Amino acid sequence: MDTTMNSRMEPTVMVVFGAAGDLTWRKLVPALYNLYLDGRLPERFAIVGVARQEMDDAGFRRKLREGVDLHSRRSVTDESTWSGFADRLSYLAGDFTTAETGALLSRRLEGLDREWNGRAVRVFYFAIPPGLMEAAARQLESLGVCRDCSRDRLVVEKPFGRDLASARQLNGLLTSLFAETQIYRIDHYLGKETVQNILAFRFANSLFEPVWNRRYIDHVQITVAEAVGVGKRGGYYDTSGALRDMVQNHLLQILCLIAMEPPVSFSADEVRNKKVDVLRAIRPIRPEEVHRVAVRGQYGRGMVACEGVTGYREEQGVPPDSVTETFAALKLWIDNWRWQGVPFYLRTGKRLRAKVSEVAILFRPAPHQLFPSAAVESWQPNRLVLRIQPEEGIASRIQVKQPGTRLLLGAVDMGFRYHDAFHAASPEAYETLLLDVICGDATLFMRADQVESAWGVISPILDTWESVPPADFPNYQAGGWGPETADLLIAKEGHSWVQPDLPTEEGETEAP
Ligand SMILES: NC(=O)C1=CN([C@@H]2O[C@H](COP(=O)(O)OP(=O)(O)OC[C@H]3O[C@@H](n4cnc5c(N)ncnc54)[C@H](OP(=O)(O)O)[C@@H]3O)[C@@H](O)[C@H]2O)C=CC1
Ligand SMILES: O=C1O[C@H](COP(=O)(O)O)[C@@H](O)[C@H](O)[C@H]1O
Repeated sequence: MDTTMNSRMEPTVMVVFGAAGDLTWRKLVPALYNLYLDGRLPERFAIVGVARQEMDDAGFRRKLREGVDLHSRRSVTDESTWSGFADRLSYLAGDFTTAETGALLSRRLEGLDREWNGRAVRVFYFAIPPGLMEAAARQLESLGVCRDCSRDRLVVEKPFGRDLASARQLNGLLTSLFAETQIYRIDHYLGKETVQNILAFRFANSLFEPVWNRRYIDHVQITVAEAVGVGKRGGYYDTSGALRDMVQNHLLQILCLIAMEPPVSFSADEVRNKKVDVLRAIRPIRPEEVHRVAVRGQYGRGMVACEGVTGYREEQGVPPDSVTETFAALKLWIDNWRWQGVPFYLRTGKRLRAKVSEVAILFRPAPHQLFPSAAVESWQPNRLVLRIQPEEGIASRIQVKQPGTRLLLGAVDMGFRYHDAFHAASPEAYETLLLDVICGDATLFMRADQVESAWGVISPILDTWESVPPADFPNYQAGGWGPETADLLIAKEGHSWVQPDLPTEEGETEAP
């Protein structure tokens, strides 16, 4: 632990709109606390929380301390360290859309500048319900507190719009009020260590890049499975569904990292340009094709981790006849030189067998089979699995000769786990991303055109699903791998899902 604050970093104030909410409590403040423990925050750093709930500074600190105790990867071990952090937290009770709260906030920011003898970097974090983003942006602009393009930033949480039209409208408003370089659209998957490692894996090793194309890769599978249900977020989730909540952002971003061309450098715009190229190359889905390339599901009751759980329609805030999908699987084609003819399968869902996110790259067979057919009875394709969470790591499956006097091939795995290789805990995604905002690095954030292109990919599916309600919901049992139709989707090309290896209690992996 190194709580020496960084004296070379610019003085910074982070204003959190929506500071009494779940995100601030569960993710943002625990992440900032961990940055503090690592000595990664500026020496002069303050957090100003804004929300309508009546609370004083002490109440705000108590609430956030509880959040840190419950959700931080490192707990509070000594009170003086916590106080050193908590002294930087203050609260402003009020509706941020009113002139009164705006004036109080402006005064507080000016006060900090005076105290610190200079204009601080200002980060405005919109941790507010999606419907309030536009009002918050207008208010921020009218206060005139976010006009220095090089020092003032705003962070916009997901969901960024609810379809292409609303995302365009929000982008239009934000870019009319602020410079694009000030806007940080967050997708927390991009802050995950192992998601970032996809780029390191692909572009820092000469071993894999030569085979990373249609000549050697047969197909790609991206799985982001969750064991949890919608919990207390049923009200929000029911207006969203798996396609908007997970595919439009997290899964398509992972796909971009797997499929993008090498950027010239690791600068924000170089990386983002290459990712946008991928989204633009995804073959548009015609409405009449939707049923062939996309599958939806909703969980019914079942067992997860040996416990009985309710179905989606019984969750808090969910209507009993809801037709919102909690599972989505897609088949996408990327129409470019590298990926022509290689299907990309994506699937995500709640209340699946386990929480696990991974990318499986399945390779084509060797061009000439020289072994007798008896030797290759149990042949399996070469594959590479990039495990994002949990037990982050990489495993490749290769064929070897089985020991013995007969020539018989068998598949074995070679791999590494982050934990075994580095013996260090990874930072949470929000730690990485908040530090990047403080430092003004937008590489891991979404640009306007990325967000819109991603909405463009899923729009035909959203439209078709909305116009034709499903007749068979709920169509998968909690605790499985989703509806049978997801297996059929991929079986049409002669493929089957690679079911992730699951950790057992002893830390060994269990066959799926
Ligand atoms: N929670 C999560 O895990 C995740 C959340 N997000 C996104 O983050 C954002 C926030 O989510 P979450 O924290 O869960 O939402 P909550 O509903 O828990 O919190 C919203 C906050 O906004 C405040 N607020 C609402 N209206 C105003 C207003 N006019 N003036 C001042 N404050 C206001 C509320 O406090 P009060 O009523 O006291 O004003 C509350 O503190 C959403 O966009 C969500 O989609 C994204 C990913 C994950
Ligand atoms: O953005 C979201 O992500 C979480 C899953 O994130 P993870 O880091 O736990 O994998 C998901 O539960 C939530 O519905 C969604 O809004």
